[in-house]
Amino acid sequence: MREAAGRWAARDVTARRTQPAHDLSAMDGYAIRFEDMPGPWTVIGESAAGRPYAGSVDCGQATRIFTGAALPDGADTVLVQEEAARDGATLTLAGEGPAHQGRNVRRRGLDFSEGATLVAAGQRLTPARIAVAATGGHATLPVRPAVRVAIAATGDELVPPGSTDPTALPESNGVMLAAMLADLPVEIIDLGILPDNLEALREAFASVEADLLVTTGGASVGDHDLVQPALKAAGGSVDFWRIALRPGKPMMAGRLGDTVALSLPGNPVSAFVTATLFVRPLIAHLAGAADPLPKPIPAVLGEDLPANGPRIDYLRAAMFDGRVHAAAIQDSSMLLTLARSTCLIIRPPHAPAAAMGDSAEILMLA
Ligand SMILES: Nc1nc2c(c(=O)[nH]1)N[C@H]1C(S)=C(S)[C@@H](COP(=O)(O)OP(=O)(O)OC[C@H]3O[C@@H](n4cnc5c(N)ncnc54)[C@H](O)[C@@H]3O)O[C@H]1N2
Ligand code: MOO
Repeated sequence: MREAAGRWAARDVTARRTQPAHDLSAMDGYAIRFEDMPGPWTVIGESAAGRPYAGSVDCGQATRIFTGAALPDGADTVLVQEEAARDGATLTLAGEGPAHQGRNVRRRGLDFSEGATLVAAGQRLTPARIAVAATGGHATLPVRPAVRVAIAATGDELVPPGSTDPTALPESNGVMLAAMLADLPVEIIDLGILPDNLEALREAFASVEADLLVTTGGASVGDHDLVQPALKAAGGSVDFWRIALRPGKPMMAGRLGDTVALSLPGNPVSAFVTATLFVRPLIAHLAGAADPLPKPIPAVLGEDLPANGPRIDYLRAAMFDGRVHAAAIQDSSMLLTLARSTCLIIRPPHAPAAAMGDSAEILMLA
């Protein structure tokens, strides 16, 4: 169960027991019969959590009881100790007492009954769902295997992080993607930096053993954009290339044997947005999610926005003072702008100009 966090239930998880299994006290006090109100009572024993009272409570009798303890047979109500006075075995009311029968009692089955669906197939195994499954009598949870994701950066200009060489560019998409998938059930296969060379790319792709191959860079139309030709040369095929999305237009999806190939643009912000919209949902789908897509939520615009063109646009923005504020420059190379953003404002294709105070859909960023 400790390895189930963040995965998705592969089957329905049903309760193997009823919770609570008995009527339990919700408070520290005395178990009584409500019809005996307003007392007095004779205290005949004690019921503690894990150590129930063996006998039963008759007319005029009470037991000491503690939170989580089973209500003795015959008792139906708990008088809290703050409203009780005790003198030896004699108990008297020292306050208003319980207002109704069953007060301060958690009835058997209050939370759930045996056979109830605790987690439905395809639901995320959140902390609370893991806990409810444990309470329901489970020690393991059904999940799919981790998704094997091979990640490759492409580009002759790239060097591993750490370099300040003015003739090179630190490779950042690999660490960004790994961080974006850190909360998902993945096994990452790091293919590092691949050169802008058809044969080198073909060879690297042909030997990939993964459920998903994610590349960045080399996705567009330049002479050195070789990911698509290399995928085909390796025996793969293209499902779609270029989409009406900004940033992220040159994204490609294809197949290589049993591996799904997603070729993301090299611009870091384009890679981020396409990973948000395609890579993460696809991994969630492969991991068994019933509902893998990101969930836009409404927000109030902090500034006017111009009309949008034909591509759906995801504007880097920050949420403060209860409103969303788009960054002034929306260039898909600008990582510091992305790093300062807390959400993306979604501008549908051909959206008309929007005014400050209008509502817009956003995606919150983790
Ligand atoms: N004539 C056209 N040119 C371009 C078009 C187009 O439609 N016609 N599309 C533009 C769009 S939109 C994008 S986005 C870019 C992305 O194209 P590529 O996927 O081929 O990306 P690259 O050229 O390889 O790289 C773009 C940019 O990003 C830097 N980069 C690449 N990989 C990394 C990495 N792993 N870490 C950090 N930075 C990276 C790279 O150095 C470039 O500066 O194409 C437009 N061009
Ligand atoms: O769509 Mo590109 O992704 O403009 O940056």
